[in-house]
Amino acid sequence: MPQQPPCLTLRHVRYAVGSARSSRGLTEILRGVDLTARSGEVTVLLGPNGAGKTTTLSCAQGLLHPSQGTVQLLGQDPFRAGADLRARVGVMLQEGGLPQSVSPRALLKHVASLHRSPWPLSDLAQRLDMESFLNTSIRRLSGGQKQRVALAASLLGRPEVVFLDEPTAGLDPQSRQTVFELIGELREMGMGIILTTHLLEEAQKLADSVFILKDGAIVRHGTVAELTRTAADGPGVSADPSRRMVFTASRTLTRDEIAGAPVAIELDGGVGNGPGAAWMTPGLSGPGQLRELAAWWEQIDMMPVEVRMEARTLEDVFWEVSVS
Ligand SMILES: Nc1ncnc2c1ncn2[C@@H]1O[C@H](COP(=O)(O)OP(=O)(O)OP(=O)(O)O)[C@@H](O)[C@H]1O
Repeated sequence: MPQQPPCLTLRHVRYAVGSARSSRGLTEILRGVDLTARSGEVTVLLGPNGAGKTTTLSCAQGLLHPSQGTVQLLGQDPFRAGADLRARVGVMLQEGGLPQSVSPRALLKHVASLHRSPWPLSDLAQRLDMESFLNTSIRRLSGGQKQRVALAASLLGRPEVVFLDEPTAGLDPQSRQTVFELIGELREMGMGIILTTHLLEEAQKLADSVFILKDGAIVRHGTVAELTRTAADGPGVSADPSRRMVFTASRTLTRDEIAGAPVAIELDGGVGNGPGAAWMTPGLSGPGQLRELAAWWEQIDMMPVEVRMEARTLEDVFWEVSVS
């Protein structure tokens, strides 16, 4: 499939606050961010708290001017561009940014009036399951309802690019699914979608491309498949890092038994060594190792309660990056 054209590029973007002359000096928040997002794709920006995600998005949207580097949003410098570019870009405000005393209907009608060919409000309201609270004042809505109003407002103008900051934060599983489906449709329509989230499972499901930010720099990027594969560089990972096996022990394993395992095993998750503890192999070099593990269970006379194969997830990669 031919690659979609970029809708956003950041090249070596640095952003610093303070002054070299002040006693506190300059604080570099972004230290050379490179990022490309494409039309018709979902680009996910991940990173621990304070990594610089909001600052990156603010530079991308033209709210902040980078100290160094360049930003191109739909081919223009968003910091200098005028109203014509703004009309082609949607930004989802956090719920605090919504006017509290008006109803979603009044707000969305107003937003629609600012655009030449807005998305019909009734259609968007139906897709986001908002009809029951369209006339209630925003102040009275639940967090999840406000979240959907903010999402609708960002999409009403049928933008070519939309920035979604934690679009499913605070949503129940059903509403989250509705938002996932809508994001899928937006992608099909050719919109460029740039989103931040702390929900790694969500990122894994939605992302065409992932950028992981840490301390103001992109430390990993690629498709989910590429990221989970290239995580082979990580610590404690053997020949096939994309696969691991998890087994639930029926009893406590002794120190000698653990040391005698044919493949290195580690406790998986919060449960300590004991009956019902999940153990995992950080990596497997091939199916022969499964046979060796089965022989070891026979030797130590322990029948696992459950055995399963797991693919590496984005969450694994994220944790590796966060602790390195
Ligand atoms: N104007 C500013 N002056 C000083 N420090 C700032 C300023 N803006 C941001 N920072 C700092 O820069 C770092 C990155 O902030 P940013 O809000 O971009 O992170 P984030 O990845 O969005 O975090 P979170 O996930 O918590 O929202 C933080 O340590 C923040 O305190």
